[in-house]
Amino acid sequence: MNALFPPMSGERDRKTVAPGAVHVPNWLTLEQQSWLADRFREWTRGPVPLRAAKVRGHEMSVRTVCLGWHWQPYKYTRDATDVNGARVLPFPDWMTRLGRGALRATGHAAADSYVPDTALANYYDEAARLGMHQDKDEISRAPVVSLSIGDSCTFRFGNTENRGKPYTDVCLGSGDLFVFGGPARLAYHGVTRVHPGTAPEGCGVDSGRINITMRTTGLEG
Ligand SMILES: O=C(O)CCC(=O)C(=O)O
Ligand SMILES: [Fe+2]
Repeated sequence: MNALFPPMSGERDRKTVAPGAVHVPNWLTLEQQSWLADRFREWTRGPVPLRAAKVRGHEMSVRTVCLGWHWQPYKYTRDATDVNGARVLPFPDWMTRLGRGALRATGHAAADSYVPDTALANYYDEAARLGMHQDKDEISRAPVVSLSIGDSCTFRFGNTENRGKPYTDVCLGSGDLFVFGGPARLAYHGVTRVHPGTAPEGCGVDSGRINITMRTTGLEG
């Protein structure tokens, strides 16, 4: 790339990992990252605390706090009935705007009519992993928008058939955007490892990794 003509904002190197799945490195500025990290810490103060969801009796190593709708394995509820029964915080308007911007940046259609209504905010310490899974507890098949802050990780993005190959390993760094929709919406994906000590100065996270995914549940009420 010619150093005189770096990419202008909005056209930074974006990479299509699979049809419908796009990675945009450094989409968020450091200031935006640290602001989001502050919001994340606010959300963890309640009314529903950060918790490790239990899947078939086993606690996940990733800990999650939700907005809009509370995700528990296989369903969404308004109240965190598997934690303390409290209603989750509302889904903020600024996050809808952020989600629409993310769809525009990744060339997804109908960005301006995107209406995400839940966000899962995950925290990974250096030992946390997330097994290969599909995001399919939503009725809607609108795209999933994912934002990462803090330590980088190896994100494995696979196929829609099974947990195995073919898949692509992507390094998701602080500030990166990843969107999957359309033919990639039900692709299996997971986090195989977090890379300690890689969070950039000023991102608002000293150690570990925050990941925020927004989705449209398709639920009413
Ligand atoms: O942490 C990530 O990058 C992915 C999170 C994820 O797949 C999920 O929350 O369903
Ligand atoms: Fe997921």
